[in-house]
Amino acid sequence: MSGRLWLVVPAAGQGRRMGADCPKQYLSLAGRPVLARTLARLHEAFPEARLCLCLDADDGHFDPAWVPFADWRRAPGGAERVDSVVNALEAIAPEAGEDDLVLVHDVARPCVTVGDLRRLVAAIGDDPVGGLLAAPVADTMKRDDGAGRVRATESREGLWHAYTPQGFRLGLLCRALNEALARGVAVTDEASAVEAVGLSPRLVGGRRDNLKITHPEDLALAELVLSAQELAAQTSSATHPEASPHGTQGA
Ligand SMILES: Nc1ccn([C@@H]2O[C@H](COP(=O)(O)OP(=O)(O)OP(=O)(O)O)[C@@H](O)[C@H]2O)c(=O)n1
Ligand SMILES: C[C@](O)(CO)[C@H](O)COP(=O)(O)O
Repeated sequence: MSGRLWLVVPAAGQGRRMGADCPKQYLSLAGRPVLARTLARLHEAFPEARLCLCLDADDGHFDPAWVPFADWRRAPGGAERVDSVVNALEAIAPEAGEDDLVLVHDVARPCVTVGDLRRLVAAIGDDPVGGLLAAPVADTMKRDDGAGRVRATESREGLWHAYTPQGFRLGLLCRALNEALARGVAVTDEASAVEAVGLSPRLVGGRRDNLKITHPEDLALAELVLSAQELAAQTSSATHPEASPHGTQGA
């Protein structure tokens, strides 16, 4: 992989769907804030990466002690997630090169594994477009009629859940975001902006436990996921002593 690796972590959301008394990235997850856990996973995978953390200008919860990276900076959050990401890219642009790889990862996804993170970079590191962690849809998909009833069953053939990180070269990502936003494209993730300029990001199969903490029940689910991942890592290191606790494939 040519160029440097940058991590952009949008963490300026308010967590409205969570309905907690603080933004969800500051809720306790197995004894540590969600934000601290997410940054710890990213640091375990990429300790030398440079981090840009998008934080709400009025964020009264953030503690720099939760950032394990030596080289990090913050950028102001924007009205929407995409605006926070644009602010982060503007913040790193003076120090970064057009060819540097930028991984954008939701702070609300603390269960992403080191194995998936490293496989994503291995898969897209030399890809001319870039790509994202994703998983094929396994449930039947229904479209509603607007009144709480089924209007149609949609084919799930070729449908994927888009996760994060999503990784693209800085120059391409900046151009795609600027063009997509100028055209009024609904940019819900970085890949949608890249698609809007006619390119096809690579889908990199990832673990389905890379959940985004969004609704109240997701916090307990994330705790269970982390426990299961820890148990699997301990079992793996017991049977394969050379395996590191979290660096093993898929864990
Ligand atoms: N203006 C925003 C909105 C969201 N995010 C971040 O983007 C990620 C995904 O967004 P989402 O899950 O929607 O988080 P919230 O916007 O906080 O949730 P809600 O929509 O329920 O308020 C989160 O890590 C969130 O912190 C951000 O940095 N800036
Ligand atoms: C970026 C993302 O996590 C990919 O699935 C998702 O689009 C974020 O959506 P949200 O409504 O901003 O949480």
